[in-house]
Amino acid sequence: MTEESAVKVCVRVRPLIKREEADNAEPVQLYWKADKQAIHQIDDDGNMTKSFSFDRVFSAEESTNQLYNDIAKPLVVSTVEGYNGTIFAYGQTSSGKTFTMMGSEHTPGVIPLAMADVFHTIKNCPKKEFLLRVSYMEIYNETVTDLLCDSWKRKPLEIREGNYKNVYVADLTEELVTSPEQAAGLDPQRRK
Ligand SMILES: Nc1ncnc2c1ncn2[C@@H]1O[C@H](COP(=O)(O)OP(=O)(O)OP(=O)(O)O)[C@@H](O)[C@H]1O
Repeated sequence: MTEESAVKVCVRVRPLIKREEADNAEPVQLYWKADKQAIHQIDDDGNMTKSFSFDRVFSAEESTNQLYNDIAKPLVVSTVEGYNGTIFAYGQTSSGKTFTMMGSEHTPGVIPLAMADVFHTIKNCPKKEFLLRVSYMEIYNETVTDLLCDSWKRKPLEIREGNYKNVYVADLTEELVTSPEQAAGLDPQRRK
């Protein structure tokens, strides 16, 4: 029996954005090709020279909703059952982290979709009691900053280890939330 890994690594390919299309008026020669589980390096003659495998590769045509349903929703559902879970986006500047995680009003990202699902799941479990707290922090140049704190009060926060080997950010604001709208209202981008 094969055991599923606790960590999944997925890649999302994004389309060229306007700025890049303008930079490349000539047709672009692609040196890579993707399928659902790998990105292949291609040489000048079109031969595959190297392949990099992932749990899933999302093409530029696949929506944030598809991505959410495939990889994030199962994790969100299991957190409501009491398991710990983390979803994070990693990539160079302009690669699409904010687009994927926060999204926009018309194409919500993984975070608002997850919030909606958490509240929906809670509504369907009337016999259990839940307590939801939201924090937003930024890690930039190895400094942790509390994004729910007024900017004039912000100071670098410390990462500490608790008595039970749990790691936490000391003094990070945690806001209690009771509705998806209230949680969405805490989004630091909206509060700017
Ligand atoms: N899958 C996608 N489909 C269409 N447009 C996208 C996609 N992903 C990103 N974009 C667009 O690409 C641009 C850069 O994306 P985004 O701001 O999310 O990058 P980022 O990784 O958060 O960058 P930074 O680290 O600089 O904040 C934005 O204009 C965004 O709308």
